[in-house]
Amino acid sequence: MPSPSGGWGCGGTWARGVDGARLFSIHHQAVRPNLSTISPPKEPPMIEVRHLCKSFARKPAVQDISFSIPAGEIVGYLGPNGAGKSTTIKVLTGLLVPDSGEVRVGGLVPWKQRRQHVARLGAVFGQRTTLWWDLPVRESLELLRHVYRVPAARFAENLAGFTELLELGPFLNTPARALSLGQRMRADLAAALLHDPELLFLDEPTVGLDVVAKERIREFVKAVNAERGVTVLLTTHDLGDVERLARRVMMIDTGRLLFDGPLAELQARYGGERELWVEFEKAPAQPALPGLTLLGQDGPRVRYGFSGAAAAPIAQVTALAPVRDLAVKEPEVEATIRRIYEGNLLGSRSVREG
Ligand SMILES: Nc1ncnc2c1ncn2[C@@H]1O[C@H](COP(=O)(O)OP(=O)(O)OP(=O)(O)O)[C@@H](O)[C@H]1O
Repeated sequence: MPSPSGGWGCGGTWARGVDGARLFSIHHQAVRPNLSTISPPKEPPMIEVRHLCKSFARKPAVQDISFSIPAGEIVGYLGPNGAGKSTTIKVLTGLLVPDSGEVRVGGLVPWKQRRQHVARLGAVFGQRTTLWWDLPVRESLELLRHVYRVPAARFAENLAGFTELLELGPFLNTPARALSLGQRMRADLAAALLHDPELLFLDEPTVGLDVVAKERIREFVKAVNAERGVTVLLTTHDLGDVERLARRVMMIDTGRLLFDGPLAELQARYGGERELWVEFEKAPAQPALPGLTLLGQDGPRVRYGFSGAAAAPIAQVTALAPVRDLAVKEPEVEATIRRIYEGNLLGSRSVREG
């Protein structure tokens, strides 16, 4: 039964769910379709979670979480250490049984229809490998082909495609234990996708990699999503991953979903000011300008903070003194997330965007 706020609860305590109000209204919609305007049935979401609760030794790890992810989306799942991300993923993969709530992934209940479910998902955990340590990568992939019963022709096709995209060729005959972290991650990605899963869980897929290796992994994930329509749930502390891959983010803390919406919205709301970096021909004696925050000055170089469009601040600085160069710097996602965590900006309110 819903609480007055539209939420449900965990273990008998009422809590406000992020989707509570929406679910409540869905339950009470009039069921008399107008046949002249009826549209074809919508595809069911790839992931549907309602009022998920899970505790360990009575300590809640996930509290009344609800969200829905359509097929083909890439969603970043963020939160500080111990927030409840892994617990959610473990429920979604069928490794954990929740205390209460409803979960459907591709129409299946993960922990009840585990065999069918596992056949349709892939997972890469940055800290672990699915490859056999002492076997050459190619043999690990062959073994996985048998585990997942991938037809030989499809396996050959996928292996050729991934070898090209991920440049696996130079180390296909190398045992996993002798691979660099970046090579291992690429091999693990291939392993996770050989059986054509519809859904991919990525947990810290670029942890410990250099910028070039990170970029290669991100490009690959983008391609797999765009070309194969694979839905991706990405857990990461690397906000570069999120910026490059996900337009939508869900943010969780102390087991509660605090934000679910476009990354751009999170930035606009909590990202702080944009910056205008100006290099004047000569150091201005009075650099302060109305409506702009003077962030710092180093001789002719002055940094201003501003909100909204850049045109007016640019006009202001160019009217102040001759300008040699200028640049607009957007607030970094990294800084935004830090502000949110440190300042507890989302509080315990649940926020749901578009
Ligand atoms: N098997 C377990 N037994 C007891 N407590 C657990 C267990 N798994 C998780 N927890 C607790 O549940 C809470 C959520 O943990 P979870 O691992 O889901 O967080 P997380 O967001 O994935 O963190 P991290 O970013 O550090 O991986 C934490 O307080 C954690 O200590």
